[in-house]
Amino acid sequence: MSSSIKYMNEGMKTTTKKMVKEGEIFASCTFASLGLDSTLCDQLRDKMGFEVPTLVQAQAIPAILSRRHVLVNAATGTGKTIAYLAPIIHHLQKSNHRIQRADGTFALVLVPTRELCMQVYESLQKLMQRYHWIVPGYITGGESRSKEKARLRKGISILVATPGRLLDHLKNTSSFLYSNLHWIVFDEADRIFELGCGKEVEEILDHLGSRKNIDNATSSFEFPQQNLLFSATLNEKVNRFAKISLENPIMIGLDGGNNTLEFQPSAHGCFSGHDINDEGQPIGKEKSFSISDYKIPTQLVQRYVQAPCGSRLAVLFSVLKYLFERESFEKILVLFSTCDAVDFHYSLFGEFKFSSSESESRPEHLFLKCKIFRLHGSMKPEDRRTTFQAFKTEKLALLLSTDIAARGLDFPKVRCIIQYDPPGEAIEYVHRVGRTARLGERGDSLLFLQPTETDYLQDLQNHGVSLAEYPLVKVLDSFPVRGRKQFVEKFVSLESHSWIISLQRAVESFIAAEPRMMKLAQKAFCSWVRAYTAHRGELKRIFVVKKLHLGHVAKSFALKQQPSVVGKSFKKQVKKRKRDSKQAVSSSKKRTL
Ligand SMILES: Nc1ncnc2c1ncn2[C@@H]1O[C@H](COP(=O)(O)OP(=O)(O)OP(=O)(O)O)[C@@H](O)[C@H]1O
Repeated sequence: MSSSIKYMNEGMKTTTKKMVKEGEIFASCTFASLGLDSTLCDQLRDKMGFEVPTLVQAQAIPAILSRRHVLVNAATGTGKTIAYLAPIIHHLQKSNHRIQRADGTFALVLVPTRELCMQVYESLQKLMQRYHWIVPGYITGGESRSKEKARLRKGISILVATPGRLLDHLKNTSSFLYSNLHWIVFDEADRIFELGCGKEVEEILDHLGSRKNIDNATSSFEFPQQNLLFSATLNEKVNRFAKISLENPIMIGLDGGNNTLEFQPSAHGCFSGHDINDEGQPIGKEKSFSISDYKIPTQLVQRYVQAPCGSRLAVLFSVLKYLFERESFEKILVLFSTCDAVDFHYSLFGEFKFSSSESESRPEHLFLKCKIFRLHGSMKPEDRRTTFQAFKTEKLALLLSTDIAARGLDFPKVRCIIQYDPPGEAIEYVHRVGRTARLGERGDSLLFLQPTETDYLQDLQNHGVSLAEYPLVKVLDSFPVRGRKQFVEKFVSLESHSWIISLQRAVESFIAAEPRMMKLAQKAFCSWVRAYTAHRGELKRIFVVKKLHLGHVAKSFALKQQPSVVGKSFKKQVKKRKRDSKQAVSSSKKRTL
């Protein structure tokens, strides 16, 4: 590693909770030494509390200031947002012709979710307080179109947007002026290029005319438009986009398979990155960049727990109680595969009372005593916004969420991420666990797997990610059970552990006595089974629908019996799958004959 990046070890604000060597996160240079305007540096220090740049900022800021296309691949929570916002603001504030609202939009930041949109917008607001003539704005689809139209008509200099609503305005809002557009940032680039978003992005780019070789002659700036791609994970779609849309780009954090960056000195002394040629290949380096190894914060403690389907719920309950009460974790995020599962667990955790002690025949206290929040895509935008803000500021809280919270969101002090349902794609694992252990802080992650799903660990291992087993028995043994002496039980199996049995019985009785809860549980059960059948590609081999025992799945929603309606639709799906795979085999045989 070159000496151009020296690691920060003094004069920097540290907390005792920082778990990494400081040099792994912060660079030794200052924001000013990267070439940023001094007022902007003051804002970074005074409004955001940032004394020195992170490593990725020290690499990306000069690269963006140098007016080249840039692709950045850096671990979650390393400060990528400021890495692109700061140089854009720098350019805009020092433009010869002082920009005005009537000039329309100069920079566009595309993000995959509303929450991330608001988060980036908030950072922008803080950074731009001293530049009143540069106007930040957002469009996310959470508000009425007419309000968004009005804001666009007045002019937004830096616009943060989700792809769907942006496309809508590009098609339908004639007053939206973007002929001066100079920067397009793709935050969480791989997510943006996926599935539906990918199609929308293509259309957006067609509207903006931003592909390579498009003439930028009308722009107020004398240098060509810059495309900036950022993510903690990359995929083939980003690779392809990079090839067609990034001219002579600088790539940061792409290292051909091992996770060591090569640093190259620059005029500012803190710059590094690989140049790549038109085929998307690093010049003089590896033939193509590797997207196989995941970048995970080094201080993150990653573990898995093996829980049989029928005991999953009791295990989750127990682990949460243990982490909050015995380990004094302050904030925990639990991720589920469906909105219905979030709703069910939210109601259950918020209402379930239980006591295992002899003295309390009728439990008076909630089993989980922390504040509980939920977040998913079927909630009203207003409720999503309130939850997002509330969980940010709360000290002791549990957030139950779908993958909507998995990408980009920066909740301070989240100590543990529990993936109760494994992620759809292994790549999403990286983003999910990345909601903790941010910027060098401590963090734990716990992945729930059923005994039939443990091949998933190998899948992660193939990307350089290893998980240790969570000491579950120790946790379970720490709870008192009526008629059992503490700590003396000989462990046979999880299902026959007396604490699990008594807790499971209590939850099942609670659900059976509450028709409203029963409905939620049944709904959640149905959605969960549907989501399980929807695993794609390689994951179908690991999450095998046929291996599911529906009676045990029902128990995981505290249902004593499996809802019959699902049985039918589920069986239909299994039959259809069998039919489809038979057809696929016979047609492939035909082709080879
Ligand atoms: N130079 C800095 N000094 C101190 N804190 C910083 C600095 N830069 C960013 N941060 C803080 O670090 C946290 C993580 O930043 P950010 O959300 O930009 O990370 P990220 O790399 O985009 O993460 P993800 O990949 O999850 O989206 C935020 O709370 C941000 O305010």
